[in-house]
Amino acid sequence: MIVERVKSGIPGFDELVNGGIPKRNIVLLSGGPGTGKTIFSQQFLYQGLALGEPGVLVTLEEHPVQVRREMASFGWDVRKYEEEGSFAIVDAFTGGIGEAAKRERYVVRSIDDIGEFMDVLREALKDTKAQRAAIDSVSTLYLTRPVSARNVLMQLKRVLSGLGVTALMVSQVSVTERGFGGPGVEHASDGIIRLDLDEVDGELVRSMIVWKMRGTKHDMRRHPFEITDEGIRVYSDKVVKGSVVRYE
Ligand SMILES: Nc1ncnc2c1ncn2[C@@H]1O[C@H](COP(=O)(O)OP(=O)(O)OP(=O)(O)O)[C@@H](O)[C@H]1O
Repeated sequence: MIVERVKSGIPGFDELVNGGIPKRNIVLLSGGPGTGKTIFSQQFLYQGLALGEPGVLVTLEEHPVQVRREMASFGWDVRKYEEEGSFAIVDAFTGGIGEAAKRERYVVRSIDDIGEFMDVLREALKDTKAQRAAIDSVSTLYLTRPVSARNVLMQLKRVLSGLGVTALMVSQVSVTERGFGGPGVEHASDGIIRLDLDEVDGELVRSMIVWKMRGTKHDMRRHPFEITDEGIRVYSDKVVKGSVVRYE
């Protein structure tokens, strides 16, 4: 059977997943602070827009105004797509408080009300006819109630993959944590991409590994990547072994 795939458009990444993320997969994008999760998910959405695939970004940790500014700093100006209706930001950050929040079209007033969250998300996905989505971060949704993590992820999965959307769930882990965000979400997700930042000889080195990806074979090695003014570039032809980057 031919696997329908979504091309991330992130240079070097699609090679790691045999050409793209299988359609409708809900993928955990996991990593410690500053590892590049937000930039990866924004780039994934913007590349989709450039390919004519609408998208929705749910922001729980940053103001929507800040998100647009940050994306524009990489040359990913989403305003045009918002105006034509193929891109939407769901504001789950401001709680509807403040002047800028009043101008947002999709606002979640309380993230403790998961029913409201799903309703606003569903509306944005339907309005844009989204094919891609990113939730940044899904951890924020269950921070105060870790026991409901799996339930929240399963509800998200039903809404997103029910509408044919391929999605990245940003999952925050602490610097020393080996896992990806807890057993509930790790097993419920269709894929796990782990981003890392390690100090090697006094220098921070970025690397990523695809830990799991349902529906496809995938690369099993750790690869270095860079963040530049153009976003993320993955070096699929280089591997990190121990703490050393090797050229193949
Ligand atoms: N233009 C740029 N060039 C190079 N590196 C950059 C650039 N802009 C941001 N960065 C790097 O990206 C990092 C932030 O990445 P990002 O916000 O995606 O991290 P994150 O994994 O989402 O972190 P957190 O979980 O703390 O929000 C910065 O700490 C910086 O190292």
